[in-house]
Amino acid sequence: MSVIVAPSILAADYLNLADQIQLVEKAGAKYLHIDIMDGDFVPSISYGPEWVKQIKASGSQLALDVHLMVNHPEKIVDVFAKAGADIIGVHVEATAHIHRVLQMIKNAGSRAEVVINPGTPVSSILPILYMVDQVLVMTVNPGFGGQKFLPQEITKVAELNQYKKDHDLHFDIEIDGGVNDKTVIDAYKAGVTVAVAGSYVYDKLDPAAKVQKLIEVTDFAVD
Ligand SMILES: O=C(CO)[C@H](O)[C@H](O)COP(=O)(O)O
Repeated sequence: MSVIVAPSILAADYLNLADQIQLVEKAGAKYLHIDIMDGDFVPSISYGPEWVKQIKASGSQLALDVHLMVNHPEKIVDVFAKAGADIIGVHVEATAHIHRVLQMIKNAGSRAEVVINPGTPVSSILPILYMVDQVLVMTVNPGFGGQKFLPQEITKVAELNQYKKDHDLHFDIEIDGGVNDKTVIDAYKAGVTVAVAGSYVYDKLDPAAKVQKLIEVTDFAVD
């Protein structure tokens, strides 16, 4: 068993995106993480649904893991589902209607993910955990790649993992931010099943080797 690797294209070379995606897919990644930033919920602005549509049409078999860092996600989840997002993540901090928006994602045929920022406790999402396919625990404050992993967030992973066991739930637990071959190990031991990695994978040296390394270190991570 090993972690599912989700390279984040935020750190990729956009002028060679097709190659960059193929490289990580061949190396064993199963998801491709696509960060949508609105310049409001987070300071940065990234890309929109057309990117998801074109990546989907490129023939890649990677599950498109779309992380909406936007306010009022209920206004746009249908557009991203139509564009081909397999998983859609919405921040609990970004909407007053988290139950409704998760339901909208499921109705549109995508997998529903709830995301929590470092300042948000697990208790804030307990009422909707029964309906999610994945929980994303941010291990940095969202908005920028290349930040330092916050190890305190691992306790949230352990808390979610225990909740899954106690309530016979089967959602995946994902982390995002500052993930590398060192930081992923304790998180994996605590119950992480999916690891997003941007700058660690796409540092321009060898993305395929980085994906393989994340798989390898978690495969050997035993208590
Ligand atoms: O959500 C994000 C930042 O808000 C990203 O997924 C980001 O790409 C993670 O980058 P890195 O692995 O370099 O920390």
